[in-house]
Amino acid sequence: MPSPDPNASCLGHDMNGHDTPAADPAPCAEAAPATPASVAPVRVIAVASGKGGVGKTSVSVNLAMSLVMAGRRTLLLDTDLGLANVDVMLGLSPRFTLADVIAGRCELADTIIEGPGGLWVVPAASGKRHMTELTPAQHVGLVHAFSQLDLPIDTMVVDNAAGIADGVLTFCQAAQDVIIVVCDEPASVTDAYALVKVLSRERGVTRVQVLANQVGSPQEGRHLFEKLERVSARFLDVTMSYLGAIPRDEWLRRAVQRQEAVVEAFPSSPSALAFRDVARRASQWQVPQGPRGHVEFFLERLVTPARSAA
Ligand SMILES: Nc1ncnc2c1ncn2[C@@H]1O[C@H](COP(=O)(O)OP(=O)(O)OP(=O)(O)O)[C@@H](O)[C@H]1O
Repeated sequence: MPSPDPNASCLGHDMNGHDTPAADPAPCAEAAPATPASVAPVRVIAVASGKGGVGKTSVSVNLAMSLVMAGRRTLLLDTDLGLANVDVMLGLSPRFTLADVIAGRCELADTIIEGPGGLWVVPAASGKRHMTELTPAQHVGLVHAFSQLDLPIDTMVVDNAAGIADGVLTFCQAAQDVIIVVCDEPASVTDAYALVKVLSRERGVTRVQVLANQVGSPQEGRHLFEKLERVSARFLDVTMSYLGAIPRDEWLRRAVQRQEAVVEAFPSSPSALAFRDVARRASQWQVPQGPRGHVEFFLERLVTPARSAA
């Protein structure tokens, strides 16, 4: 059973019941002024896992919401084109989805809905089998469609489908950073390794961040990372960094049932604190400086500064 008063930190108390200064809004809203999107490149973070059910969508939703709470103008893109669930997790009712864009029924901009706290969401389509069978060209087309979006965002979080299908690889390749979510199950570690292997060997991805989810202790998270890192260092040309761990948390399950992000519903729960820490670290990653020579989200915005400097 979760301990009582998970919202305490927003109300001036921390998880242990200690008073926190009322004037200090952290950790509910960290101050991080965003730069104008017209000149700043968009940071794109892809979240993937290999194995399904490890908590990828929970991570995407809560990372995106934490970034919004920290002042980032954030778009959450659901690319799980067969079993979408970002909208369900946030209690949203989309009128259009990516399926309508692909079918030519609407523009990409028409699918964008405003979620909690001003988070923008592009929903996918659930239960549409043909959506999982897009051609590689259609995946690349989707990536490029985002370059045309006139939306003042500085960060985009991409929730991927499970597995190592072409779409997952393309969306990860097109992002500047890839977060691999793992949990303490042999199949999760094996499938995460398989995903990193194809990303590295077939798509030229050279670095990934590893986030351990549903851990029983911080040591468990670190241990999981080391397992994955050891075998990757031997066989792959990829730099793996440890992003941290999200504890197994009953409050997160409750938030899922309420169709809310745990960082909003229960901001001082253990998982919410961990998500905000991950978002704080992700905000400090180096901003990409220019195109890297292959398909990527927001290529236009990335090349704009170079053009105007010429
Ligand atoms: N840290 C956590 N603590 C407790 N429960 C969690 C945690 N992370 C995820 N879960 C639970 O695990 C289940 C699966 O999570 P989620 O849907 O985010 O996984 P997924 O990897 O996106 O799954 P899929 O591959 O099916 O899309 C959810 O019911 C969620 O409540």
